[in-house]
Amino acid sequence: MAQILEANKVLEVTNLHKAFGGIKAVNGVSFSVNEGEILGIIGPNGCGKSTLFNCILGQLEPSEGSVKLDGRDVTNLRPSELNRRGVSRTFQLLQVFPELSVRENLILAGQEHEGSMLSRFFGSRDAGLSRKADQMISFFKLGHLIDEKAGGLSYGQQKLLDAAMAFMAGPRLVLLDEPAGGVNLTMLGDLKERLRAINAEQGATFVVIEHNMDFVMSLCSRVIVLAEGKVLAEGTPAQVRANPAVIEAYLGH
Ligand SMILES: Nc1ncnc2c1ncn2[C@@H]1O[C@H](COP(=O)(O)OP(=O)(O)OP(=O)(O)O)[C@@H](O)[C@H]1O
Repeated sequence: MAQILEANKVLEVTNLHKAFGGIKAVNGVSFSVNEGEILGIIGPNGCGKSTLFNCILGQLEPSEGSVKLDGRDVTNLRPSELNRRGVSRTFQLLQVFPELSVRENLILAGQEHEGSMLSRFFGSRDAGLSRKADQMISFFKLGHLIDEKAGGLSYGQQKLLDAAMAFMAGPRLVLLDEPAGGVNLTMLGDLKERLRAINAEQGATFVVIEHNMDFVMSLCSRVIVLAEGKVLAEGTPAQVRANPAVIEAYLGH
């Protein structure tokens, strides 16, 4: 008899709420993300995407609801603690240090992920971070830029570096906040291809907030649409594109 195995849920968000005064930025959002999945979260400006991310990542305290990682409650854990449990993120605004080289940025990101205050005060003992940085440089095809200062790179190259930095700790779950924002078409192709490859090769699970519809629809296997703090629709990119409520609330604009 065929057995139906339930997919392993890496992230489970249940009935999450967050209000700012009278504004219900996130208003009862529930969803889960399966291991190895690339989930997209889209929605019009102000629909609550960033607030949702920040509640999941311990940067904001939800007023109600829970967040589970691998079945364990992690609601309100600090970002550094989530980091230690294999959760990584990128930000809408670049987090690279312009005066440091590509390699130094990656090593520093590795130290941050390890939460090593000692390494900040006394310098890195390395702990394999150089080797890991070189692997990331090779994987993200940044070899020709290894010693360049990050501030001298094109915006798209800095976005690639930013993404590479999020993978320094070999995370289990990565939340990507508008990875395609401001990136030109050629670099977009590179970024998408690298994200797909790292998902396939390392089995990392992704949640992606993105405004670029083509990017999100071609990268993600499943998409959630938020509107006014609530889940309006959920499905494959094709299902979401064809959903009249989505067209009305978002795509039709
Ligand atoms: N710190 C805050 N204080 C007050 N209101 C806030 C705060 N952060 C967000 N909001 C409000 O909450 C709602 C959701 O904002 P949020 O930034 O989460 O939306 P978003 O979908 O990420 O928007 P965008 O696509 O423009 O980045 C908006 O009405 C916003 O003005």
